[in-house]
Amino acid sequence: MIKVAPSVLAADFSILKEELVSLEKAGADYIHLDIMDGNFVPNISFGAPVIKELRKCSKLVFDVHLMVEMPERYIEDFVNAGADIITVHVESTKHLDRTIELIKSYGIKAGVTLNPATPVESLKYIINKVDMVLVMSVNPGFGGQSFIEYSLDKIKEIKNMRPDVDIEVDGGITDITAKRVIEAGANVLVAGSYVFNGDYKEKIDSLRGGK
Ligand SMILES: O=C(CO)[C@H](O)[C@H](O)COP(=O)(O)O
Ligand SMILES: [Fe+2]
Repeated sequence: MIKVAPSVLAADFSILKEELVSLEKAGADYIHLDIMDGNFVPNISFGAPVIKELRKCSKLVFDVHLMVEMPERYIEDFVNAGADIITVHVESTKHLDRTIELIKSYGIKAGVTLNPATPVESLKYIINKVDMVLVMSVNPGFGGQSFIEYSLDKIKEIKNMRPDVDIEVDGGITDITAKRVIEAGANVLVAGSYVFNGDYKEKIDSLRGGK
């Protein structure tokens, strides 16, 4: 089953609650929430208080992608705000195992993610502890960038390493790249600019292959 996770980074921030309701009606599975600290990535987005407000109006799975230095400092805040999945970058913490254990201790799902140039080998000892691996197919920090081709090799390597782990892909996903990442082994698709530029239902359906 392919899951679609629209990234609200491309939504109209002045009507975020309405956007979530529309996405739920259009068949989204998750809502992908990009948290940027202006340090780990060269951009600032929003924080836990925004998620807490959105939680009041949506039953969708809240998929929180932390692009922040030392994410262990904020896990509790995002759990309290209503996160269902929290994903941290291997490059963002000296204590990845401890951070993954911390996320799991709250009874929610833990994900781990890699910047494009970070090799899959860095997952060797952590992959059996996580629920999801997020493959960044653009350099994190901004929406609307082009898909990096070698991400396909990384997806295949992760699939070989642990066939049952959820593999999410984030960055430059369109109907065309979606088909390719699914063939490579991905089952969760993040899409920002593609979904928000047009009819949400048509766009979400097209990511699943037009069904
Ligand atoms: O994590 C992200 C950027 O760092 C976003 O989730 C991603 O870029 C989505 O945007 P688009 O689908 O437009 O590429
Ligand atoms: Fe993201």
